[in-house]
Amino acid sequence: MAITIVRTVAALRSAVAALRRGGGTIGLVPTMGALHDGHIALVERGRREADHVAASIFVNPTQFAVGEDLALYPRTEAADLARLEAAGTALAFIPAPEEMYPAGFATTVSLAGPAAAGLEDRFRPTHFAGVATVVAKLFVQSQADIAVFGEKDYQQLMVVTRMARDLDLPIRVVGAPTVREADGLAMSSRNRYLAPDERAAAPVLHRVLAACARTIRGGGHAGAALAEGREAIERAGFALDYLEARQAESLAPLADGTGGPIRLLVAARIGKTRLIDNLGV
Ligand SMILES: Nc1ncnc2c1ncn2[C@@H]1O[C@H](COP(=O)(O)OP(=O)(O)OP(=O)(O)O)[C@@H](O)[C@H]1O
Ligand SMILES: CC(C)(CO)[C@@H](O)C(=O)[O-]
Ligand code: BAL
Repeated sequence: MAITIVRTVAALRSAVAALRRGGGTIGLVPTMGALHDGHIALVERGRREADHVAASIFVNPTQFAVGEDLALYPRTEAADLARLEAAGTALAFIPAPEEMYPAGFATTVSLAGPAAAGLEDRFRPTHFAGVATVVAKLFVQSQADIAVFGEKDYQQLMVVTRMARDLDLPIRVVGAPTVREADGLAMSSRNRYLAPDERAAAPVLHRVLAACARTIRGGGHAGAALAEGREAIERAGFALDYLEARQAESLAPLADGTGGPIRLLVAARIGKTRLIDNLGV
């Protein structure tokens, strides 16, 4: 079926109501566009979890700090719509910034807890308030039953899950596994910024995560594995923001916790590009 494109909250609401009249549940896939196979995997997951999928494309200005890549962020609407339609997306919501943030807009949703875990928030201190605010709006606007987010942005997934629970939003947040290139690099819209030599260096992030996970799983010393991993990432030409092992659900440092599953998280910069990745142990 042809995809329906809506650009206002009112049009989104009536399109969702029409889908519901036909019966069935709605799955939301929030994106910033420049879609790749990782996003399409979220749509496919949404189709398995709900009867209809609505995807949003919105490069949300409030989650970018001054000096970040808001203006540069790739915008590829026609290609995105073709991919969404081919994947069976029922509805694309593509609001203008003024639709999401009309004059006088004054409310922010911000979190303590995972948002204050000392990972992304340390390097992008205003980022998660922008994400939580826009995602809360998208949840309320779409009235979806479920929403699918990628594990690639693992701290974001934890923040959004917490936010929905804390605000009693009637939506189930689903996390989907990271889709990777053949050499292990996590797919990301920002990979297109990489120069050829940077692209060749980039799989080191996943290689290091996998090596650290193997060591920790085998009972080896996490601190030593991470120290070695940090050196390997820097030797490959990256400036490291962090490589950390955290408790998978709370994102608390391991020393403060009671054990349980571990998640390894990394963020590093090469040239003009900042990449993030993570892996469960
Ligand atoms: N490789 C991937 N595998 C699975 N999900 C992904 C992947 N990349 C992004 N996503 C998910 O897609 C959703 C939209 O993300 P976004 O549009 O920011 O894409 P992105 O490629 O991560 O872009 P960016 O480079 O800005 O991080 C998020 O839930 C994100 O976690
Ligand atoms: C969830 C999101 C669409 C909110 O703007 C964004 O942070 C993203 O693309 O991951
Ligand atoms: N994928 C998270 C969106 C951002 O980096 O702003």
